[in-house]
Amino acid sequence: MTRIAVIGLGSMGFGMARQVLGAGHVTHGFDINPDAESRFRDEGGAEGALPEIAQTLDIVGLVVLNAEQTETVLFGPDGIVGQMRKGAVIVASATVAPDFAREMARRCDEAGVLYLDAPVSGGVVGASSGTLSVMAAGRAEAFEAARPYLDAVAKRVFDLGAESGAGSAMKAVNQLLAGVNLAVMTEAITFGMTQGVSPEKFMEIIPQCAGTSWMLEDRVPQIVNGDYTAKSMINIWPKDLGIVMDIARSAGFSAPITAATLQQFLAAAGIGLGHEDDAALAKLYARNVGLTLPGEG
Ligand SMILES: NC(=O)C1=CN([C@@H]2O[C@H](COP(=O)(O)OP(=O)(O)OC[C@H]3O[C@@H](n4cnc5c(N)ncnc54)[C@H](O)[C@@H]3O)[C@@H](O)[C@H]2O)C=CC1
Ligand SMILES: O=C(O)C(=O)[C@@H](O)CO
Repeated sequence: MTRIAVIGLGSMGFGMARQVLGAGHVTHGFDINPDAESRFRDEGGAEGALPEIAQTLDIVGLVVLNAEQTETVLFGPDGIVGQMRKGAVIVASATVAPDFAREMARRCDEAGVLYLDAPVSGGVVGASSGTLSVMAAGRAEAFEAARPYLDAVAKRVFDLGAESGAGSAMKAVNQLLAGVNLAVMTEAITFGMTQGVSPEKFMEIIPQCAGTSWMLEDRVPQIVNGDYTAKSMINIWPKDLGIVMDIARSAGFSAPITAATLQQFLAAAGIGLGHEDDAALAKLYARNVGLTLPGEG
């Protein structure tokens, strides 16, 4: 039986951990938020504190928010890498810069622990149904060791080669598209309101037309229902589009549409929307022109 820990039981990690548990593996769930940990144990998650069980683990799935949290979990004062057995694998799924992924892989390698650079796409719906797309890169042994976990969380695993960083580069390409599509959806839905097109009509008609996108269809219901409980926070986007802009700059690549999108997310975070669902970007547009969105006022 494979012994797996999922670290980071937030919007994505909780659903992924449930899928791993549902696939029949001994599954531990860890988070700095004790409520998330006890919720997972209530669902059948295995008992045991991390330092005591680290040596028993075959796979650690890492679904924290960013590079800083990833590094803390792996190499911080209680870093897990130093406690794992040789040949066990880290599957690192936070969206991070390619250089950072390469560096984590190198340090894991030095410690004799395998590392898979494995960012994910498919949103909370994909995480909670085991249908994520994983953009993975790492040594063949890392893919092989990670297989039971990948089978549980993903519908598709794309093998981007032996060198970590290639998965994160692919994810940056996806985030450019996802961020721009999301922002332009909020621009279009609020523009429509100024022309007498209700959010309900937008949701009914645009998904059947050429202007649709996965992000549009996934996020429009939040606006129509006026429910901005975070499944993917506004605050994720300055991070992700910041990664895109940083690596574009170092490639001498001009990305004007991404740059404008990043400014919109920064402005939304600046007016206090950072912890709301990213569909709340519509509120920025609405406030600028005095529109009332569903569920407001
Ligand atoms: N939310 C989404 O739709 C998607 C998110 N992503 C990416 O996946 C990653 C996770 O995203 P979310 O789940 O939305 O973020 P989140 O903020 O909801 O979850 C992160 C979790 O990690 C926990 N955490 C932080 N530091 C920790 C530590 N030292 N030890 C244990 N737990 C710790 C937090 O308490 C939190 O529960 C991010 O990199 C994000 O960019 C990728 C695809 C979709
Ligand atoms: O699923 C993805 O890909 C995403 O990054 C979004 O859902 C935003 O976090």
